[in-house]
Amino acid sequence: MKTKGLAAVRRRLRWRIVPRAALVAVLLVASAGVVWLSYTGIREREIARLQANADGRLRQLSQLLLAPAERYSYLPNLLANYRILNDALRAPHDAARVRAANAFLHQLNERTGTSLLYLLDLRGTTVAASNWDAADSLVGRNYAFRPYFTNALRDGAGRFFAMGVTSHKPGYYLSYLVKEGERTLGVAVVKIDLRLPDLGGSNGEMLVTDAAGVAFLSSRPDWNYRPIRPVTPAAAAQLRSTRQYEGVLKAPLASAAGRQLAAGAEIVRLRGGDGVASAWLLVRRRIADSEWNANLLMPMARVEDIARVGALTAAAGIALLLMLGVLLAQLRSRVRERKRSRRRLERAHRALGQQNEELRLLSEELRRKSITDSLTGMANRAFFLDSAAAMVGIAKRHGTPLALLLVDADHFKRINDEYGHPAGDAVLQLLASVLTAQTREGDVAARYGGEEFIVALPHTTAQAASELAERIRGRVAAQPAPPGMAGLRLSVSIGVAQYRPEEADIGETIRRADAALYAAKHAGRDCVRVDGGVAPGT
Ligand SMILES: Nc1nc2c(ncn2[C@@H]2O[C@H](COP(=O)(O)OP(=O)(O)OP(=O)(O)O)[C@@H](O)[C@H]2O)c(=O)[nH]1
Repeated sequence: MKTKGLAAVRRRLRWRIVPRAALVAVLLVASAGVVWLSYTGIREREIARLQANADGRLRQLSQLLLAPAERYSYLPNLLANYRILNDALRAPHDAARVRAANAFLHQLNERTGTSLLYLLDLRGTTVAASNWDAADSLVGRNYAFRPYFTNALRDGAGRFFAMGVTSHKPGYYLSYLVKEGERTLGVAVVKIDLRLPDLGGSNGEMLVTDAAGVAFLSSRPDWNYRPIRPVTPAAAAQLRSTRQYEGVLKAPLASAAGRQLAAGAEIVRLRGGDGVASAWLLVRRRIADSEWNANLLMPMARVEDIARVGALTAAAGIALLLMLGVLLAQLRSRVRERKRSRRRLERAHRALGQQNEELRLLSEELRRKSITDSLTGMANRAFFLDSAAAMVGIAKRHGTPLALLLVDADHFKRINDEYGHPAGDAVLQLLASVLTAQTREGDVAARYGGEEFIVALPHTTAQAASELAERIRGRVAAQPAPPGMAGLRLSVSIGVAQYRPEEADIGETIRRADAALYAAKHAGRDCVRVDGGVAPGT
């Protein structure tokens, strides 16, 4: 018993609980996977969208940024061929010539709208400048350390972005070698103010960085002169030697390299003023013909928010699907349970129907037995009396005749004694078959008791009944001796009576039939006697 219970629990564990737990685990893992995939997918898509958008803005920035420099690119060449300027370079100690050159540069600077125009001799010292009369005049100052000077001497021309060592204003420097025939006189320099063009759009910060990665133009003033990442030692040395950001270079925006995404895009962590680091998407684009980069930094917080909302939507969708699944499963199991119950009910119904049928047959059998004589198979006395009572009712109501035959085997005791009780039974069965054969539908023939039979004949007069009685008597008498009873001559005596309307029930009629039977016995047996009270033929 105990082991059976344990086995059942084990089966239940194996077939119900374990697969369900595994299914739940698989669904949970799959759901988490889908949520994670939708989160990363939306994040990647949003980054790609931002990057595409940033690319357009950076292209625009790089076109607009150098436009002023391009506009003034003719100037150094022009200056290099100006006689007044050549004269000043040739004779830097001639005050009149230098004055003329200063005045010329001043006027030209005013007219062209450049920031500064100046001439450097071969040692890099300013001979004449457009701001010669200002407090921070460049005249007399040496700029041999600036790349625009060295590059012009080496290549004939130079370009350079830097903070003004004297003015402390950022600018774009264009330089050109001044020559007279084969003789080099000096270098003409144009400084142009650079400004970050307004491109509109509020998403992100624009930065222009130089070869060392230092931002020199930024949409956020506090990010100016800060490298995005720490500069390399070589770049730092270079910056020092050219005094490019003299006194203004600040700490890097990010303390480490970012996570590279696609070409020109990475995620960097910038530490804000409050010391809290946040992720930014950095998209970079090289500005044509320069070592500069145009950069766009966009906060990742919005991207993360969008991805989170997407992932939450996916999670909600999955939760809804799972709930639907659970509901459907419950519905299915309920439908299955209902079907099972219906089948059980149908089975019970069928069994009940079968039992009912058996009971019906049994009760029919009992009823049949209760009204049948077991030896002869004829109706018994009780059934006869019931039927005869009903016949009396009809005869009374309609005034129709009703006759009775009381049939008794002659010397039956002797048959029993001579041939045995079973032989007597066989004779009784023979008599029953004769009676049944001679009566018609509507008549009731029954074993009245012992060796006595009774027949009720509705719509029949005593006269007609006596004729039937005679026929029965004759048939019995004509029966050959049953097997094993050689020499036996069977006979019956019959008393006939007709019901009288004044009689309360059939009992009276039976008594009269019995009297007629007695008369028949008395007359020598094997004959028919009609109750004297009834005239033959009525
Ligand atoms: N074998 C057999 N005998 C029965 C049955 N019922 C009654 N008897 C016998 O029938 C006999 C009737 O005998 P009696 O009443 O003396 O009548 P009888 O011998 O036929 O004489 P009469 O009627 O005067 O001709 C009795 O011996 C009963 O035992 C039965 O079912 N089977």
